[in-house]
Amino acid sequence: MLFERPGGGEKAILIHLHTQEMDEREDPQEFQELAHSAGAECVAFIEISRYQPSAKFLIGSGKVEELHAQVKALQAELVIVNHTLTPSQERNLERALECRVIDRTGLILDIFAQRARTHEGKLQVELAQLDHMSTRLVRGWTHLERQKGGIGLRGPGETQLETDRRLLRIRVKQLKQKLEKVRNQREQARRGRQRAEVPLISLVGYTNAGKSTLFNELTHSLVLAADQLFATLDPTLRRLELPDKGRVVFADTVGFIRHLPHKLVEAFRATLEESANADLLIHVIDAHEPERMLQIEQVLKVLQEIGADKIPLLEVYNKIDLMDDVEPQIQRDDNGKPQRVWLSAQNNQGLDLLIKAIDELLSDDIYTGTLRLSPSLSKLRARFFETNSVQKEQIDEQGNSLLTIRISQIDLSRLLTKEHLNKDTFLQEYTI
Ligand SMILES: Nc1nc2c(ncn2[C@@H]2O[C@H](COP(=O)(O)OP(=O)(O)OP(=O)(O)O)[C@@H](O)[C@H]2O)c(=O)[nH]1
Repeated sequence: MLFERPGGGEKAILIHLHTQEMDEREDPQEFQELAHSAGAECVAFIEISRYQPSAKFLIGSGKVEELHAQVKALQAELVIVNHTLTPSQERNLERALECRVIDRTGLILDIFAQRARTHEGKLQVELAQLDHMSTRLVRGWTHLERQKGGIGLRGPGETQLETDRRLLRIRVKQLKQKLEKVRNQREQARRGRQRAEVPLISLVGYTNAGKSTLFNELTHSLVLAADQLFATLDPTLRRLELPDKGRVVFADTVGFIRHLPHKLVEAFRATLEESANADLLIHVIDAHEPERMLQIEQVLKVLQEIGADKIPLLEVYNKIDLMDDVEPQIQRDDNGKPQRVWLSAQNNQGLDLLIKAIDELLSDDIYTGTLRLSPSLSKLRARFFETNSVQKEQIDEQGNSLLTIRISQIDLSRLLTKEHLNKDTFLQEYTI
């Protein structure tokens, strides 16, 4: 889909540095895609090799002079550096090059600012932008350029308050309060969903794997699916009826990316926490991508960090239309459980198989049984009632509650802590 370039395509020179010291963390190819995604018109891509980064400019002063000449010759408005710059490196470069300079964090924040769709996402981005800006306030260009807008200057943070640290602190406080409120509302909505026993299925995956495309196809919703990184920043929820399981909620989440600047991990985390509450994760993988193993690893690492690694997971190998001799199919594990579905979201091939696999996994996942809870476990008893999973209750002569429950395995494991399981005198389990 053609996407209107924000900012009218500022002329940008991209700098990627190779050094002996820094490991080759950032990928030059991905960097160009990110810059393109932000709306930059790349007039030069320069790779510089250096033994170690310079404290003053990151790159050597000789290179800075060459770069200055190029900025003039190409009439570049912006230089984007594919690394994290200290505030003083950024300032020194701006003075020497006589144009704006932003680093990788600034670039990614700009993309986030353009893509945030929900209220919460916008608040998160603004907070991260203000944080990034707070160390970079003393700048000649700030005031003037901000009125024009441009990469690194857009988004909710572009009011006049950047010149005043005191106002900045007040704004940060306000934003944190607003975020808290929005999070509470979301938490309530989540509880409501749990009470109504609607399973949540969360699509996760590396950026550009095709989550939004799959989400659109699955839900016929109008979620943006564009050939750009981060087409989604906020989890977006849609309802869908599955043939067997009935009503479920699908969540599309933000794409993961390698080496996300540290400051942004927090902003990301909140949007991803939704995934930690899912009953099933669909891990969308670009089957045609040579680096897919690295991408899978990265996604699994993030899932572990947000405590979502125990949730049942179904892999979707997407984009099989780009591969030879691969047919839509379900791959199963030794127990016959669906493990991986090969499909093409774009060509709508194999979606029926995915729906079948989801249906199977969700239906398989129900625990039915009777638990005996001693009176000291009244809190746990109340939680079962809250989640609407109690089918019958009897009280025995000792005052224990005999609860017949029907609940998903994942919710059951969430409710039962290690302590409950260890004290088997408090809890006995009878399978019906
Ligand atoms: N050939 C092919 N392209 C696909 C398929 N599914 C998605 N794409 C393309 O892949 C690109 C990325 O798709 P998105 O759905 O935006 O990916 P995403 O995972 O949501 O991306 P982020 O929002 O960055 O996380 C788009 O250009 C899609 O058209 C597919 O099955 N086959």
